[in-house]
Amino acid sequence: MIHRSDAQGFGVNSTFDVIVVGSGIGGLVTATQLAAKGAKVLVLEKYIIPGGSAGYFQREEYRFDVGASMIFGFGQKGTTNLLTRALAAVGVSQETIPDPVQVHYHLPNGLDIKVHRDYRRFLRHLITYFPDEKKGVKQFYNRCWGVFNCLNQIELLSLEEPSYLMRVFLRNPFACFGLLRNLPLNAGDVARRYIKDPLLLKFIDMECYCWSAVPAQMTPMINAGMVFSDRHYGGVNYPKGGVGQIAEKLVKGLTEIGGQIQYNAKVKQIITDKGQAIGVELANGKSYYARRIVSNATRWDTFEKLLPQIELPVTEKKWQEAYEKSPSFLSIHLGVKAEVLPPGTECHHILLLEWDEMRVPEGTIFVSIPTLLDPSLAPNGYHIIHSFTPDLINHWSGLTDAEYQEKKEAAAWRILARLETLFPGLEAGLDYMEVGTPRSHRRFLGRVDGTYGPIPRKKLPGLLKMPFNRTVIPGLYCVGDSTFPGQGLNAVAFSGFACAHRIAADLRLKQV
Ligand SMILES: NC(=O)c1ccc[n+]([C@@H]2O[C@H](COP(=O)([O-])OP(=O)(O)OC[C@H]3O[C@@H](n4cnc5c(N)ncnc54)[C@H](O)[C@@H]3O)[C@@H](O)[C@H]2O)c1
Ligand SMILES: CC(C)=CCC/C(C)=C/C=C/C(C)=C/C=C/C(C)=C/C=C/C=C(C)/C=C/C=C(C)/C=C/C=C(\C)CCC=C(C)C
Repeated sequence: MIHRSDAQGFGVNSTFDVIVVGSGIGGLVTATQLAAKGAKVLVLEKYIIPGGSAGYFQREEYRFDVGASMIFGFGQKGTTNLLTRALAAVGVSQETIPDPVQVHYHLPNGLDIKVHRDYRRFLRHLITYFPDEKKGVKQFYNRCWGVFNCLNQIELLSLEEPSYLMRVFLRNPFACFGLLRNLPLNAGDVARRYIKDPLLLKFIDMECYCWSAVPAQMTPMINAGMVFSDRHYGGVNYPKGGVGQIAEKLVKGLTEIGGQIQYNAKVKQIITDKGQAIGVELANGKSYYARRIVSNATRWDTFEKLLPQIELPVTEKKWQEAYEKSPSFLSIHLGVKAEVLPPGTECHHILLLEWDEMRVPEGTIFVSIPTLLDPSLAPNGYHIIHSFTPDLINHWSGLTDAEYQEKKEAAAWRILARLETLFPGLEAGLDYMEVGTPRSHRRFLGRVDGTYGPIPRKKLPGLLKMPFNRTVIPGLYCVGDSTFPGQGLNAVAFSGFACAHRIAADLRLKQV
């Protein structure tokens, strides 16, 4: 059943306007935005619940977030509060709990720094470590505010849609110039204009690395501007009931306005006809057709696995020359007695012993303790600790089951020993432990090698090389962290808004 003949050339007689492969936040924002614009949408998710990296899992009385619990995008003002906006677009909302400190760093050279929600308090605290760099610190972080203020006053939609670009430029020419100026820049180069102290520059590397997976000189300035300012503006806010609530609420909103979602629906192949994407075939043999197909799988999975009939397009080869897969993570999810956490413990921590180990497996240790904000995720008297560290799939390949289990156990105890320095008595207070490896991330999230997402192979001009949502295959779009502007829930939500906007224009939907 193949039909092609609408204004744009694709399947008018298809059952759906749009099929979205994957229900990560990128996929769900695309789906809800399109459904809100009147499109007939089907989301196909291979797992049993929505959310992808922003999903959850329940063990005994603990509800664990799959990924980190540091959520941006829930502010109440401006235009960059994209999670709040995405939910509101389909008539739902999410209660959140403000996090007073974005992250507590425990770094080499005795740097024990808290990033307070209050901007001035954070700067004062940082400057006590670097009094000679007072001016440079202010100049750098104020420069980040410059980027954020430009973004936070414009409508955030598809940069592939000329009439939007024209509109936004006419309404906010200064903001557009500000963004254009920063698009090719990296945070580390900007920091070096204002800051000379090598230790402070290492700190800024860690400020970037802990969310971008690369040091500052490889982190786009636009993204740094977003993260380093929004944490003090909209703030970091934890969704009550767990991170999984965001996806659950988006699905509720989607289905209430007529969109559909199927779980256990693994897409095996994107069906093409004369080079155009026209539908999908599931692993169970069923096929569905639509006028447009959106892939929320990574670009590597989309082009190398879901399109076996098509040779890797030149544009994708070029993208792969510019970007590589970031490592995956080794995650340990713990249930611990409450007394293990000293009074005043913050929700998020970064631990590092040696600067040159920042990027190596078991170098940087990330910690989230969401029950400090929402105690309902654990039984009374207990907390959840989720700790993770970068790791590579090939460290976990070619093992027998017994070797795999043994290696997991050994790695978990090494991380516990590191955590014990922060939380003395942790091992004695353990109630539950579950260990996930890069293999778990690959299996449950359907992400090649369990990767956290694309990172530049070498220094690139900021965000300029990151692709938008359209692909060279007519009818096929990508959304999520392998599209502009990259990793992060608020970032993939932007990608979803942009993708839906571009498709709505292509399908000539009324409410573009
Ligand atoms: N700030 C935080 O603490 C935090 C927490 C969690 C996640 N995140 C961010 O979320 C981002 C990921 O979001 P995303 O939208 O790009 O994607 P995602 O990887 O989260 O979701 C992709 C979804 O597609 C599904 N899928 C993959 N292949 C499929 C197939 N063939 N058929 C059907 N379904 C398939 C997966 O099961 C998954 O649900 C990451 O960049 C991460 O930074 C951030
Ligand atoms: C008119 C003309 C011509 C032109 C103009 C231009 C323009 C308009 C431009 C525009 C642009 C734009 C719109 C852009 C946008 C952007 C965005 C939205 C961005 C965003 C971003 C975000 C981000 C990056 C975020 C991120 C976050 C993250 C990643 C997080 C993570 C976290 C974690 C991992 C955690 C960890 C830690 C611990 C645990 C401790």
